[in-house]
Amino acid sequence: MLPFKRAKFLRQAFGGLGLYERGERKLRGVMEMNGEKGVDFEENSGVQDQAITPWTVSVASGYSLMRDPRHNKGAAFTEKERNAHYLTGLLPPAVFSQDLQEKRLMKILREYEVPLQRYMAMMDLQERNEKLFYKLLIDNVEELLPVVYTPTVGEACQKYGSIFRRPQGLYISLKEKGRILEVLKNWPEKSIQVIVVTDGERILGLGDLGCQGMGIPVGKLSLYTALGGVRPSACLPVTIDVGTNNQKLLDDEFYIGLKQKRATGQEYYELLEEFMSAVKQNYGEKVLIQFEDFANHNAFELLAKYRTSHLVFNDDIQGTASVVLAGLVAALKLVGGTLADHRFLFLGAGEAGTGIAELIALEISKKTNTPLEEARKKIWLVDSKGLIVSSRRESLQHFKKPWAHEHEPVKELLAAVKAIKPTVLIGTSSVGKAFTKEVVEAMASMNEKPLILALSNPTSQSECTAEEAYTWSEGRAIFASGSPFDSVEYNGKLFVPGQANNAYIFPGFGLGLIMSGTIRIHDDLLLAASEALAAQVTEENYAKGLIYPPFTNIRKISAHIAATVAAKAYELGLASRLPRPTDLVKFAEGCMYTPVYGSYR
Ligand SMILES: NC(=O)C1=CN([C@@H]2O[C@H](COP(=O)(O)OP(=O)(O)OC[C@H]3O[C@@H](n4cnc5c(N)ncnc54)[C@H](OP(=O)(O)O)[C@@H]3O)[C@@H](O)[C@H]2O)C=CC1
Ligand SMILES: CC(=O)C(=O)O
Ligand SMILES: [Mg+2]
Repeated sequence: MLPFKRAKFLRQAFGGLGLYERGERKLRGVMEMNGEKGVDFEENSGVQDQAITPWTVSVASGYSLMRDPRHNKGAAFTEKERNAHYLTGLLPPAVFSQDLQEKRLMKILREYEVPLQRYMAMMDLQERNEKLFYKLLIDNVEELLPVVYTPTVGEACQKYGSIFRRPQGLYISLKEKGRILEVLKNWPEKSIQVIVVTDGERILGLGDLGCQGMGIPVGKLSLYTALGGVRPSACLPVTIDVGTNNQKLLDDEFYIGLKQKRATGQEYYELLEEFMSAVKQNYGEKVLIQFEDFANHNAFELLAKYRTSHLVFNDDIQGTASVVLAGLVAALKLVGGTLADHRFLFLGAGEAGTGIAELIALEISKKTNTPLEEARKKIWLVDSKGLIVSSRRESLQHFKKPWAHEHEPVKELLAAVKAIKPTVLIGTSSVGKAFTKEVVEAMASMNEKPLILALSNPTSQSECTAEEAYTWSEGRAIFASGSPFDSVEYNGKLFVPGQANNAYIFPGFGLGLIMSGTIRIHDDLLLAASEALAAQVTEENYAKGLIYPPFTNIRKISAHIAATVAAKAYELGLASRLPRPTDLVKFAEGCMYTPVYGSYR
């Protein structure tokens, strides 16, 4: 790398432009500097929050340029670029367009029969040629989402120690206590806008995977970029390693994390506190911290503790709630009535279950002008000990207490379905196959169109499959699941299941927060995101029984979610980026990163 200063040029190019203007103008392309040749180290687009510091800009050429994933174009370097940047001879003679590179890679990916091989090929690509990775992901989102995200990312985390190649993300372990700020400074990017952090204790529905949970922040952040248009260099995946209670991992010689039981209590909270303070100190007030896949005994407490001091968001509690509420609101078109006319039963009363329940209750309460406590009475939850009822109140975890309604104890889900007579059944239990034939049949016997959401991930943990839901309900169920299922043919009719996954929400939600400079998250922002997502379901989608729009349109959907969330943030006085752009959808679209190669002169 040859560092050199470009202060004069950059001042000419950017001088005097406010941040807001810069977002709208969408800077991209090549920079030519007084006859010097150099690669544009400014990523093309994405929301930028901080001023560019010209004297840190450096230029790579030749071999190191090809080894730099952010700027490598591989076979797409033109003859001129190869000559100008000392690449001649380092590449085979053929010059490929980005489209041809994409075609070639998709062909190779499709030849792999094992999903994990596709995952590894995608991770290799991300490490080799970032723009091509995002182009593949954006152009083939329905096909590749299950590869870089659920279900395959679950298997990848389980086997992370064995498939581990180049490390991704930042690892902060108990060993770094007292010097987390120093560790953050080791990360090469300085202008971070989103951090997804896990401690690996509840990875999807697969339990404690310790340090190997890193696959989740990495995967979620690739969706922030591909689906929400947040530039890759602004994304920081973090895994906090406080040990693991997974004996299999502790006994595994290839385990990549600390080989000790999980730290708890004060030791745990002190490390998290140091991390949260260091993040704020290093990246400022407006960096978005997304908690992901923490176990519920920490998740609720961390959210409550930091929601007033940091821009924090728990995806499993809040993002999931927002996506499910959107699906329910959309489903009303198919099943009729208002939300308040329905009765909801959950299997699973943890982060996802109680998070969704609370947002549904809030929406009902707002729409019907009834107290929240009244609205909650329409919602029932079953945990591993049975229906949550008032006689269990004393022994319940705090997040379950609001759901302890008057009812006699009920042990089993089937009995609960028969007793509560729900119109909507939601699975957030991580227990695969928990929606048995009897349960689905009971739902179908009570409802013309039973609404069944099997949200647990990955596919192995789904409460039922799409095929089971449609067959056992004789084709009457409206079904969506956390991990994707193929379409099902039943009685000569094709049923297309939807995917109820927080991936619909967090990328657009995050973009909305970043582009408006929102400083704190309010529940109304989650409701706004739900509303925006529900509004994106078209008549054509409804005709297929879908309650979510297809992921193919996700960037457009994310721009709408971002705009609606930002509008609400401005309305609530939570947005700090002024003046407010007039057309927020256009502004959101203009802020989005696109993986187009720049031309290097
Ligand atoms: N589709 C999506 O977008 C999302 C899906 N999820 C999925 O939801 C699942 C749950 O996540 P989360 O809520 O965070 O996990 P939690 O651990 O917080 O909650 C799990 C809940 O399931 C209950 N449960 C466990 N076993 C049984 C059983 N045999 N019968 C009845 N209830 C049982 C637990 O009961 P108890 O409290 O008694 O232990 C607990 O209430 C995961 O699989 C996750 O992947 C999560 C977030 C988003
Ligand atoms: C989707 C997700 O966040 C989960 O399953 O945990
Ligand atoms: Mg999660």
